[in-house]
Amino acid sequence: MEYRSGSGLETVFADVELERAVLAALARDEQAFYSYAEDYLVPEVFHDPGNRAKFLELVEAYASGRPAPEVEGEPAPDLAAAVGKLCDLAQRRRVAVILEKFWRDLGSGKAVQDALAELVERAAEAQQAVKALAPGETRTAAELLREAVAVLGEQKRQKEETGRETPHPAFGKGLWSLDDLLGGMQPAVYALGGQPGVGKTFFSIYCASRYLTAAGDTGVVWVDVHETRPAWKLAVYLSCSVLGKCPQLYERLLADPAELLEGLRVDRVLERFVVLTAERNTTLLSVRGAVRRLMAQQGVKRVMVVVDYIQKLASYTSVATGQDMRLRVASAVSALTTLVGVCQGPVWLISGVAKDAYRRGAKDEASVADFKEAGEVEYSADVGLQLRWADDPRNSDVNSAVKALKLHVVKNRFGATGVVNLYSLQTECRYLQADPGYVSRPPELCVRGEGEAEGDDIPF
Ligand SMILES: Nc1ncnc2c1ncn2[C@@H]1O[C@H](COP(=O)(O)OP(=O)(O)OP(=O)(O)O)[C@@H](O)[C@H]1O
Repeated sequence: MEYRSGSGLETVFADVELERAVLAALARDEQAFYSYAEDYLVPEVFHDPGNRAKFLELVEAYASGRPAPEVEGEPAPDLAAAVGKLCDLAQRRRVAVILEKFWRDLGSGKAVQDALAELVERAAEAQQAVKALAPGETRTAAELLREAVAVLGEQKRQKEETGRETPHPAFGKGLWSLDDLLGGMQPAVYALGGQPGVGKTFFSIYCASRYLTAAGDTGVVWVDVHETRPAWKLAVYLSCSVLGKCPQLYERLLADPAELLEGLRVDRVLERFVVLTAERNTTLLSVRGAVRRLMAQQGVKRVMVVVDYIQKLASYTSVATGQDMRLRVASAVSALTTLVGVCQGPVWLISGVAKDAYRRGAKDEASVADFKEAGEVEYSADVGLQLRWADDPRNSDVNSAVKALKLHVVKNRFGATGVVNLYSLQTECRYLQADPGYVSRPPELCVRGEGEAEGDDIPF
């Protein structure tokens, strides 16, 4: 992105003479040109337009085998140091321009939150740009190994300090096999598929509530694409999941909704969960912006992004990908994949499955190929999960609060695949791996048998 500056603050961070001296050195020594220009000198490093044009002339001349153009002046005696200094100045200019814009936004009366959110967004872009301007962007395996040891050492320290089995927020004691198989909810792309009504949304809400309660530095951005469900229902489900209450009691007006406010007192959990209601013009940038705002406003360090659900979001995406749904899903998934680096947490994509997958019935194996329109889901996801109904009499019992499911881990870049038994306990809005036995729905929600209903005619 090109930034324009009003006051010229960025010119403080320029050294036109040094630029000239570097150009003079490059014009006299073709070898030096290839050592520096090819790897890390980009036109942006030269602030002066004349110098920038001269640099481009040099590039063209050397590329076409013509003699280098004349550059007047003394060549820089220590070319490596001079190139390093120019790269450093270019980085400073980039940052100065962003701060200048922030100043102007504050002065022009723009809302502080908006100005701050934009600053955070631009600063992150600048971080990328600054990296690209850094000399020596390629890194050796030795450097990478040192980085790996530092990152893993920090994770080990966290693990020992918290006494937990994984440095990432865990699915928890009730879902221990998922932690064993997946190593907690790590920064990665997860795809969760299943037939309509099997509980994809509720299971995701439960995992999001685990993510929020497992650590204090976590947040959730829920990208909601449901056109009929009001966003506040998600807050009801989340609150019920945190408190272990039955959401249907509140939805059916059979319990006092004010009780749900108790959820607000649980460690600010509900403050760290934001809902982005997707509209036709919602793009990846909107999602990224929501992640960065949540990080800036609530001071959270890692964010789980949930997309409910990917095929619908893809149907909203730009017409540039045409009408082909597979292409749209592919482009939405690959864009969302890049979010992992920004949110430092799981990107959790709820996905429909091909009809054939659930026509096959409970006893059949689930497969990674079951995701609907899913070439890209299959390849891009680090973890593929399929939620299927189990063969259990409680599933057809309308008064049972327990539904038996099987969660098939059909793809796993972090370890083995397998099947985990899962019991949805609707009285507590929770999911468990251990069978809770028979639990009846609350009496107010039970479906009455024939003859039990009284007073069919309601007098008005
Ligand atoms: N753990 C739970 N606690 C309470 N209710 C639950 C739970 N799991 C499922 N339900 C109930 O089952 C219904 C279907 O679940 P959910 O909406 O999560 O399914 P889904 O797979 O996301 O469906 P769709 O694909 O149609 O969106 C919910 O409306 C809710 O009433």
